Amino acid sequence: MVKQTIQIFARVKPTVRKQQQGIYSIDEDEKLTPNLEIILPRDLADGFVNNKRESYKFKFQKIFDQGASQETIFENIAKPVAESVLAGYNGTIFAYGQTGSGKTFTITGGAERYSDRGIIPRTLSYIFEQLQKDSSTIHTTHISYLEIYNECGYDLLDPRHEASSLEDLPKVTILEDPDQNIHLKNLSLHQAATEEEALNLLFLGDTNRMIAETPMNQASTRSHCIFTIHLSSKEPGSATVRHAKLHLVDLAGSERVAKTGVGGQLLTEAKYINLSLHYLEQVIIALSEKHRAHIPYRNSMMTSVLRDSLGGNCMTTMIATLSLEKRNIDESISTCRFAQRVALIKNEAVLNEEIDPRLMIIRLQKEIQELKDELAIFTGEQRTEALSDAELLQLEKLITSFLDDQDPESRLEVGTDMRKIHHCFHHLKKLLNDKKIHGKSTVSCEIKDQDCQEPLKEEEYKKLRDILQQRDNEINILVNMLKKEKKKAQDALHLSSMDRSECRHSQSLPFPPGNPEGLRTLPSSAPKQIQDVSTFGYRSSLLHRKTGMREEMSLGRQEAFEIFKRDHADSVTIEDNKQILKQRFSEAKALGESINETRSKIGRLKEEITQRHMQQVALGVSENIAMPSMPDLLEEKLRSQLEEEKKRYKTMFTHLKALKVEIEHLQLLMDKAKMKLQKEFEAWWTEEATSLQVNSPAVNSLSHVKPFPQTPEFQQETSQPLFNKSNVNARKILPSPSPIPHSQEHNSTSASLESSVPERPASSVPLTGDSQTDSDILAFIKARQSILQKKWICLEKNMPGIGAAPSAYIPEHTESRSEPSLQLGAGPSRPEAWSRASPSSPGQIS
Ligand SMILES: Nc1ncnc2c1ncn2[C@@H]1O[C@H](COP(=O)(O)OP(=O)(O)OP(=O)(O)O)[C@@H](O)[C@H]1O
Repeated sequence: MVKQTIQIFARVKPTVRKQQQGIYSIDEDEKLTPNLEIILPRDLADGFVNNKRESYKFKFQKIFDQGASQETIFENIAKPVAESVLAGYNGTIFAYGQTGSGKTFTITGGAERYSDRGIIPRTLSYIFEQLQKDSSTIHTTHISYLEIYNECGYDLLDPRHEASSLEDLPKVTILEDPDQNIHLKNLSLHQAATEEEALNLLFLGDTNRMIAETPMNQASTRSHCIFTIHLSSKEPGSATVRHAKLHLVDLAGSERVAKTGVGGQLLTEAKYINLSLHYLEQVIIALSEKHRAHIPYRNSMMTSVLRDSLGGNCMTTMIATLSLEKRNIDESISTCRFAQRVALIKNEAVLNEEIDPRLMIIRLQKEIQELKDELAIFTGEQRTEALSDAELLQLEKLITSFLDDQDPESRLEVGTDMRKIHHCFHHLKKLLNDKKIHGKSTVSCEIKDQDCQEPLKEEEYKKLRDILQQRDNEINILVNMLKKEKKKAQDALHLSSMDRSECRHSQSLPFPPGNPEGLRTLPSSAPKQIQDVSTFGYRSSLLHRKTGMREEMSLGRQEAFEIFKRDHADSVTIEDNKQILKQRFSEAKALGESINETRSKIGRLKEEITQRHMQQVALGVSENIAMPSMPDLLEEKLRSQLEEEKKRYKTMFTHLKALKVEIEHLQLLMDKAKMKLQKEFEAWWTEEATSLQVNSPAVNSLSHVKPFPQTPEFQQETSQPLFNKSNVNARKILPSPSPIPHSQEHNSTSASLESSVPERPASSVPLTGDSQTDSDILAFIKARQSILQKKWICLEKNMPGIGAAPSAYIPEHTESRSEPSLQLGAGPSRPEAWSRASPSSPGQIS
C-alpha cells in the first residue's frame, strides 16, 4: 500500500499583455516547497477580494511558469503517475481552473503544433512504449471517454451513433453494487492494442465532443471530461491479474456564476457545473477534515465517478491552471485556495490484484489431484481403476521426450500416482527389450568385423572425428542457407502482398481537395509501420460523417468553401501543419529508402560471411585441414561491418517510428481543424440559405449576404487583413461557381452589350427551398453577374464614354421593383470591384 497526499501543481498560462507582469511571483527555493505569491494590484486591493491584504501565498509541489513546455509538464507531472499505473496502481490527473486558463491545453493539448500535444497523447505514447519493452507480462489496454454535462454522463466513444448533439450520444448512468463499488452503465470500453488505436479513440471522442457542441452550449467549457486508460497485466501461466486505471480529467471552468453573469439555459448549466464543482469542493473539505465519517460522494455524478481518486485507492495529482491577469485575480486566488485544500487529502493506493477464476479452478483441480495421489502413497490405498487411453498416450509422450533429452539432469515427472509410475517402468522395459533384439541383429556383424581387426589408433580416431566434425559443419551451413532461401522467398511474397495492399489503399483513398500530391501516400519503400493507411480512410470517412460534409459539393458551394477556408484564421495553422507534414513525409520517405538500403546491405554482408565460411569449410575438406576455431580476419571485418549496419538500421528504425507518431498526430490535428472549418462553413451556409428564404420576397440582391465569420484575432488584425477594407464587399460576393453557359456569352461591343445586359435583373426565379439547389442557382447568378461586371469594366476602360452602368446594378432601381418573387441577378449595392477597377470614372458608375 502506498499512502500519499494528493500532489498539487500550478501552471501559469502565458499572458498576452506585458503589463500583466508583476501580478505574481514564484519563489522556488530548492530546499523549501515552491511558493506562488499573487500580488493584488492597488486598485483591486480594496475591491471584492480582501481589502486588508496585499498579497496571497500558496504552496505547490512545483509551479510551472508561463514558459513551461508540454514536454516539461508531462515529464514532471504525468510520467510519475503513468509509472505507478504501469506498476498496478490507480492514477488520476485532473486539471482545475477557470475557463480559458489552459485545462484542455494541458490535458489534451493544443490543436496547432505537434509539440503542443498534451498529457493524454504523451501518456499513451509512454505507456505503449513501456508495455512493448516488457515482454515478460501479458497486457491489455482499454480506453473509455466520458463527458458529464448537466449531471448527465455521455459516452463519447460510441461508434454506433451519429452525434450531432450531446443528447444523441448514449447516456451513461451510475450503478453501485453492495460493496459500494461504482459501475458505469453504457460507458463503452474499447480495446487498444497500439498507441495508434488509442490515439484514434481520443480523436473520435474529441470529435464527438466538438460536433456535439454548439455556440449556444459550449459544452467543452461547461462539461467535465474523463479519459480513462484501463490496464490489465498478467504473468504467463499465473492466475493473478492486475488492473489499474488512469483517469485524465478535464474539469469544467471553475468561475463563479456571479461573475459570469449568465442567465437562462446558461444559468442552468452554470448551476450544474458550479453545483458539481461545489460538491467536489464539499467532498474535498470533508476529506481534509479529520474524523469526518461521511463523505458526500453521491451528491454528484462527477464525485461518484472519481470516488477512488479522492481519498481512496489512487495516486492523484491536481494541476491548478491559472490565467494570471488582473481581471482574473479573484478566480486565480480561489483556484489556489481550492488546491491548498486538495493537498490535505490522503489517498491509499493498493495494488489491484485479482485472481482469474478460470485459471484458479484449473490450478486447484491439479493441486487436489496431486494431493490425492500423495495421500494414496502414504495411506497405502491404491487406485485400481485403469489409466485412460489419453493418460497412457500422454505418459508415452513424456517418456519419449525424456529419452530424447540430452540433458543428463533431466527428470521424468509423472507425479505420485503409482499406476503411472508402474506404467512408465513397463514402457521403458519394453523399449529396452525391443532395442536389444533389434540392435543384436544389426550390430553383430560389425562387431565381428571389428573383433578381427586391431583396435583403432588414437591418431586415426582423432582424424575421423575431425572429418565428422567438418561434415557436421557443412551440413549446418547448408541447412542455414536453405532456411535463408526459404525466408527470402517468404519475404518476397510478403513484400509483393504489401505492395498490392498499398496499391489498393492508394486507389481507394481519394484525397480531399487541398491535400496536395496526396500527402497520405507513402513511398512503397518505406517499411510497413508507416504504410498502414487504413486509419486514414477511417478518419476521412469519420470527417465526412461527423460534419455531415457532402462528399459531392456543388461547384458554387465548393468554391465558396475554398474562399471560406482561405480566409479562415485556422487556415494558417492548417497550411503550416501541411508543410510540416510534407516535410515529415519526405523525411520518412528518405529514411524508408535508407532503411531498405541498409537492409539489403545487411543481407549482402550476411551472404558474404556465409560464403567466406563455406570457402573455409571447402578448403578444410579438400586439404584435409581441420577448421580453424577462430574466424579469419576478413570474416571478422565483415562481421564488424554487419554489426555497424545493424546498429544503423536500429537507429533509423527508431527514428522512423517517432516520425510515424508525429505524422499521425499532425494528421489528427489537421483532420480536427478541417472538421472545425467544415462545421463552421456548413453553419454559415445554412444560415445564409435560411435568411435568403426568410427575406425572399423582398430580397433582390445578395447584398445582405453576411461576410464569412471570422475569428476575433482576424477581426482585430487590421494591419494585414485577408481582404483589405476596400475589398469588404467584394468578399461578400459568392465566387463564380460554374462555367458560363454559351447562351450567356456575348461579344464585347456596345451593341451586343446593350442586348446582353438586361435592363432589369436577369430573371425572377424563385428559390426552390432546397439549400443545395438554391446555392447552385445563386452561385450561377453570381457568376453571370461577375462576368457582366468584368465586361462592363472592360468596356468602361476601353470606351470611357459608353454611359451609365446598367440599371440592373443600381440597388435603388432593383429595390423599386415590387415583384413578389426573388429578383435574382442583382448585385450588391455597388460592387466595390467597380470602384477599384475604374477609379477614374465613379461618376459614370453612379
Ligand atoms: N500553456 C499554454 N501555452 C500556450 N497556449 C495556451 C496555454 N494554455 C492555454 N493556452 C491557449 O489558451 C486558450 C484557452 O485554453 P484552454 O481551452 O485549454 O482553456 P480551458 O481552461 O480548457 O477552457 P475551458 O474551461 O473553456 O475548456 C487556448 O487557445 C489554448 O491554446
